[in-house]
Amino acid sequence: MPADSTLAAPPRRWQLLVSVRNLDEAKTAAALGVDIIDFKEPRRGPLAPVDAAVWEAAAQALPDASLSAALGESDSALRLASRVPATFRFAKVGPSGLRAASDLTDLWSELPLPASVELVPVAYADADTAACVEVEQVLELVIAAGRTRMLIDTFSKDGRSLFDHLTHDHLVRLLRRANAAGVWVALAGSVRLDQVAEFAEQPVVAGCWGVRGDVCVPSVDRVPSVNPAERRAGQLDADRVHAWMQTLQTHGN
Ligand SMILES: O=C[C@H](O)COP(=O)(O)O
Repeated sequence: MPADSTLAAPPRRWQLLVSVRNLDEAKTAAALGVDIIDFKEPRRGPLAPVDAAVWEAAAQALPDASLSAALGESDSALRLASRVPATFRFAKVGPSGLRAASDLTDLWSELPLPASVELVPVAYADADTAACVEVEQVLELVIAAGRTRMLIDTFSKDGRSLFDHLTHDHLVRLLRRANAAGVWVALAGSVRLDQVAEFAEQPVVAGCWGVRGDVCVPSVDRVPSVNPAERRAGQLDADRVHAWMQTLQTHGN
């Protein structure tokens, strides 16, 4: 249970979560003022964890940053949760393979996270592919459990984005329900900056946007790709992060 529910109060602007693979990328994100720096290894899956040694190094090097750890799905999350440094603010866990609501809520309550680290349950917009509970139901379970945060992502990183799985109307309904219940929702899933700007016209507030692919450049062929799902295994690009921050400042008020 979150110790401080005031943390979930609606922010004045949309926050930005950037997923990073290593300490160098984390330092770049911190220097740019990214709100939440999330460690994950995009080459191993949608929410795959980095080595615990990277968490430790980040906790030492970036004591003032809001740090987050992707724990993967149920198996890896149960194995790794106790190793998340107590100074991390968040840990994300995926629901894949869990079709029963009780299996998902059991997972959340069984994770041996340090008491100071807030769990951010993940819902997959492509729940069928992930063989798991649908987004609406995850939100209702979050509310019923008295939790105050969740992240909506995509399980498949195949070129399709969040918006290929959920319409604007669908997302607006979800966010209204979340806002009314005091739940902070982060939206992610191969999202591009132009899609964020377009969604910003909707009369609803998301707590945060989460991104990896669209703030990266390919590390091998150096040929720019418009597909964030292909770029997510590349390197973090400071100019792309800066562009996201500027857009969120413009649209998030
Ligand atoms: O938590 C958010 C994810 O890291 C987003 O990653 P993505 O933009 O590559 O789908």
